[in-house]
This record gives sequence, C-alpha cells and structure tokens, in this order.
Amino acid sequence: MSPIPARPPRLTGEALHAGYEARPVLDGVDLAVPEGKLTVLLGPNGSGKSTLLKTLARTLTPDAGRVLLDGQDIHRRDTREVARRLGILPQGPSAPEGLTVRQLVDMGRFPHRRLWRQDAGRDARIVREAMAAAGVTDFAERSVDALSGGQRQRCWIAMVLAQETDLILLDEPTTFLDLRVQVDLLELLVSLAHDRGRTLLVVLHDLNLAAAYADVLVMMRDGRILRQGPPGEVFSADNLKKVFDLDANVIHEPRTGSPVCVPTQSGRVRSRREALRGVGA
Ligand SMILES: Nc1ncnc2c1ncn2[C@@H]1O[C@H](COP(=O)(O)OP(=O)(O)OP(=O)(O)O)[C@@H](O)[C@H]1O
Repeated sequence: MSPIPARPPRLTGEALHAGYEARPVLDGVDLAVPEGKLTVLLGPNGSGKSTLLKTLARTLTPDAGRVLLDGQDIHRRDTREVARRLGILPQGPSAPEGLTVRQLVDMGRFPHRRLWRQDAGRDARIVREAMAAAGVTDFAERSVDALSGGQRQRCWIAMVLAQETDLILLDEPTTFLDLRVQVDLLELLVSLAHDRGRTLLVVLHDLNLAAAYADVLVMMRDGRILRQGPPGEVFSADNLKKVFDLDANVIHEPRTGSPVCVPTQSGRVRSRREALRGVGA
C-alpha cells in the first residue's frame, strides 16, 4: 500500500445542518477531522452519526453549512477525484448477486482507472494486499452473498482499503465481527493512521474498544457534537451520562491506562425485572 501522503487531506464540516425531507438531523455541526489520526464517532442510536458521515462524504447534501476538502467545497469537486481522496463504507452495504470477493475488492480500484492507461499488475497487487490486510484471501473466489455476515463485512473493508484513499470513513465496520477480528481491524486502522498517515473517521458502538484505540473521540447526541478530545480527557462517567444517559464507572486498564467503562445500572435492571414479572415472564 502507498506510503505516507506528502500532505494529508483536510476534511472539515462547517455549521452543518442536514437531514431527510421533513426530518432535520444535524443541528449545526462543526468538525475538523484530525489529520493522520483515528477518530471515533460515538453516540446513541439515532444521534446523527451516519448522517454526519454521509454529509462529510458528500453522499448527502447539507441543507446549510458546507464540507471542505483541502479548503474547497466538496460538492463542487469532480466525483472521481473525490473518490480517489475519500473512501466510505456505509452501514449495511449490499453487493450485486454472484459477485466474487476479488471482483468486489477490485471495484475499489475503479476511481484510479483511466481508459488510456491501465496498470493491471499494480491494481492486482493492491487488491491482493487489501484482501490480505482484511483477512479475506482464503475466500477470494467465493460469492460475497454466500459468506457469513462477518466475512462479508471484511470484504467491504478490503474494498475500501483497495481504494487507497488518504481519507477513510467507516460506518460501524465492526458489526458482525467476533471480538478477536474487531481487535485485529482496530489495530489495522491504528496502523493505517500512525504508520501511513491516513485520516480515519469511524463510527463504533463499543465504548471500551473506542476508548482503547481512538486518538480522538467525538461524542454526538441529538444531531450535535457534545464533546471531543482524546479518550483520556473526554471518556468520563460524567460525559457518558450526558451523551448516552448511561450510569457507569470509568476505571483504567492497569497496563495501558486506557479508560474502561463499567455500567452500574443495577437499579434499572431491577425495575425491568419487576416490569417483566408484571407480564408473567
Ligand atoms: N434515509 C432516511 N430517511 C429518513 N430518516 C432517516 C434516514 N436515515 C436516518 N434517518 C433518521 O435520522 C436520524 C439520525 O439517524 P442516523 O442514522 O444518522 O443515526 P445514527 O447515530 O447513525 O444511529 P445508529 O447508531 O442507530 O446507526 C434518526 O432519527 C433516523 O431515524
């Protein structure tokens, strides 16, 4: 895969308002995605994380505000050029029936192809490397639709890696993955950021994995960013309560010092048990 880009791209959202027809979601979001870092977007269901990711990737046009890629409005830039700079893995992508894993991953190379200049050898090498990094080489010739949810998710990750973009936006890439594979993926993402200077913005639901691996956490609620900063600063019991309405203690992993949250909602669990008793469970 390509080395550290000479100048990492800059992706910025300014005063973003975006949503769906009658449903406004983003309510004035400002975000400068930190360059060469792994940033994790956290927030409760429906808080607007996917909407923010889609708006930053120009899949969704903001109602107000703008998205700048290297200082230029992303909506005014050439689609192919944006695809060479920015790769996005949306939530729950679907592949055409019968497409093999290798064919899917190869689609990541499309933005780099020109009619008059093909470098098939280089493309094939990059596809191979992306499949190896995502751990899908063993089923390269199988149909994507005949794989398990976790295997399929890894194929899509390989496709985004094959796109070789400096900016990578991933919406819940760890869905369906077992814990070991989630950890492998997060380590790969950290290495893309720290060793290759890529800029990653990733939506995760696992708070403790996010706190362990992210350089920066961005915490959203109700279409707004409530907190952002390194896990050591923002991953606190107070903020988890404000953002998730979660009662938890935050302790520190003895070896790495990473903050870890331990939910303490025993009062609620008790009252749910009582409620279940009421329905005869
Ligand atoms: N295509 C759509 N059309 C209409 N409303 C939508 C659409 N997609 C999302 N929404 C609504 O927008 C709001 C924000 O959704 P979004 O998917 O951005 O949240 P999220 O934080 O990513 O949630 P989750 O953690 O559940 O994936 C929700 O109320 C959701 O129902």
